[in-house]
Amino acid sequence: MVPPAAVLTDIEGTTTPIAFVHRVLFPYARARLAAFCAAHAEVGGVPVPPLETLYAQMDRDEKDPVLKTIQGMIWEEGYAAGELKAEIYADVAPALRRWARGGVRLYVYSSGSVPAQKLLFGHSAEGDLTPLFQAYFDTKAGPKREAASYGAITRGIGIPAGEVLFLSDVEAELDAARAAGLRTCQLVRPQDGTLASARHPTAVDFAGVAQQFGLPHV
Ligand SMILES: CSCCC(=O)C(=O)COP(=O)(O)O
Ligand SMILES: [Mg+2]
Repeated sequence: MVPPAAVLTDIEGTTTPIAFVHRVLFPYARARLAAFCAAHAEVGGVPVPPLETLYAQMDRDEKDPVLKTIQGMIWEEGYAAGELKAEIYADVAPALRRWARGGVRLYVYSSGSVPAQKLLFGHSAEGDLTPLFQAYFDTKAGPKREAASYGAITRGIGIPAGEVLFLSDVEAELDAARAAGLRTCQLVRPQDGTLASARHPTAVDFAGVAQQFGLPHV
């Protein structure tokens, strides 16, 4: 099997425990949301929605771009103050380093804003992982469950879709990526209680991904 030239990875449930996002990051932002709204009338030129709207979006885990921008700005203060430290699964950094050394190009695609993605990978217990990635994509590329988003990303990075391996825990995202011609692998992390897809190859960690797809591994 020809190994993929590039890996595009999701964050929550793939590189990072779902519990860290839902029990640490989201509550951290929620607790500081009222103060943020009192201090900011707009973010990036867009008016900040009413507080109740933002709370309701958080309750529904809506991937709204303004909400994601606000969360990222609040987390930035948390990382800077040393109150937040990003949790990344132990198998992820060694695999990413090996893949990057082997010439595999690495990309991130998450609903979290690009600045929030860079903060997360920049503040891991394994150190700053951001130099490993060539580029980051958020919902500005489109929703993660739509094939067109993956087409936009592969055109943007200039690598044929069939040479890009997309990693995610969410079957609907993998379906969309495959519809756009990408190769797919589902991360079925026991800690996250992910249900295995019958439609996609699965792996319990990044070492398993490497073995299945011929990526550099020990
Ligand atoms: C950048 S870390 C926070 C992730 C986040 O806000 C989120 O909604 C999770 O999205 P993902 O696409 O990584 O599942
Ligand atoms: Mg995910």
